[in-house]
Amino acid sequence: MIDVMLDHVSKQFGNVKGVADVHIHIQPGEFFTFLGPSGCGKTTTLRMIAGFYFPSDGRILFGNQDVTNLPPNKRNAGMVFQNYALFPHMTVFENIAFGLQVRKVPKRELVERVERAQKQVHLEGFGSRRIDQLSGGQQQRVALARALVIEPKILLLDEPLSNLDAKLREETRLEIKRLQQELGITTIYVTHDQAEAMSMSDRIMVMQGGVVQQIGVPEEIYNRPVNRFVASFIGESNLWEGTVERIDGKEATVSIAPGLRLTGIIGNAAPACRLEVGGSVVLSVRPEAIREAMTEEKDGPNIMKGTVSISEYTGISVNYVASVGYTPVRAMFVHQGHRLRQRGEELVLHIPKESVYFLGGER
Ligand SMILES: Nc1ncnc2c1ncn2[C@@H]1O[C@H](COP(=O)(O)OP(=O)(O)OP(=O)(O)O)[C@@H](O)[C@H]1O
Repeated sequence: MIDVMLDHVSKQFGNVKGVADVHIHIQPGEFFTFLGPSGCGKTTTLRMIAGFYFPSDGRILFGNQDVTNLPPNKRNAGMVFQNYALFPHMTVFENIAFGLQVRKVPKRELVERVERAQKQVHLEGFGSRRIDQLSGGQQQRVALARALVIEPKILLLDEPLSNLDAKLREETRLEIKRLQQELGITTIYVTHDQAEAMSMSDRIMVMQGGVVQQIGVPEEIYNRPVNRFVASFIGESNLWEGTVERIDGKEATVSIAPGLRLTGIIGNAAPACRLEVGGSVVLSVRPEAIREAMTEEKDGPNIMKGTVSISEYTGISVNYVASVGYTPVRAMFVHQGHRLRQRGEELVLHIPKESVYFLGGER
């Protein structure tokens, strides 16, 4: 197991900024994910780790070894590409064996290693099949076996599930996680799918516009987003702009609209958020944190009367958009026994103080 260090790495493509000043230390055996929308710089960062791009600035280290200027075949990193990049006219066995042949591994050892890799990805008995005779999911597993057969120190995966349908994607997600844990291999995973990132990763790096926004464990990224971008990109969030009206001991009250104010705990503020009376701030509240008010608590702080404008029953939950004055509030209830409201009906909501999160007003 080996650690990977990106030491203030940047990549410039002519005038275009690919990524700027990425500084991360990925731990041995860690499952680390680069997450962000299209064009945010995640593939560029991965390609620099693989050796397909060289950084314009900064260093890349695998353990103590500086690999910044090494070509891909000298880095001992296995890579799975989004489109798998398999050789369609060759068999499964030949595809998996390719990296070993290049490395001139003796025949007997080669056969043993290819068979072991086939077993790891549950493709025993598929050795003589041609790639174009396989399903998308099976091709994905060949690509994974081909990366693993060289016994890499690091596994790099670039959106490996994006060509699979929803059900297969979920199965393969579990499969990759199982393999990674079994082999204990340091893994770097690129995706734009936040659910995938949340469920698989030890830590996530969220990127936008070539710049790292936040690095943290999934719970941290979800519950303590550092800015508006992270709060809206990961899961759903109500984001309201307001003005700090009062600061009272451990609590701050923010006015969002005439007659609509919310109180939250000051400790629930992003590091860059300065709370001062009269200052502007963005509040983030997750829909699932909002409750229906009890009949006896129809009035009081953080309790608001809304009128349902959208009501969706999904089987698992009931999702609402309710208008509180002119402010739309998204709420999600998963508990049994909730009486479904239709459009136009009244719904009294309670936003617990603990679930109000303060983000900097400037973002
Ligand atoms: N070879 C290149 N030449 C010029 N610009 C590039 C090149 N590769 C990437 N870029 C630019 O660098 C930025 C980051 O691109 P990158 O491919 O890393 O994004 P991404 O987050 O992986 O997006 P996607 O999910 O669409 O692959 C983009 O603005 C992109 O246009």
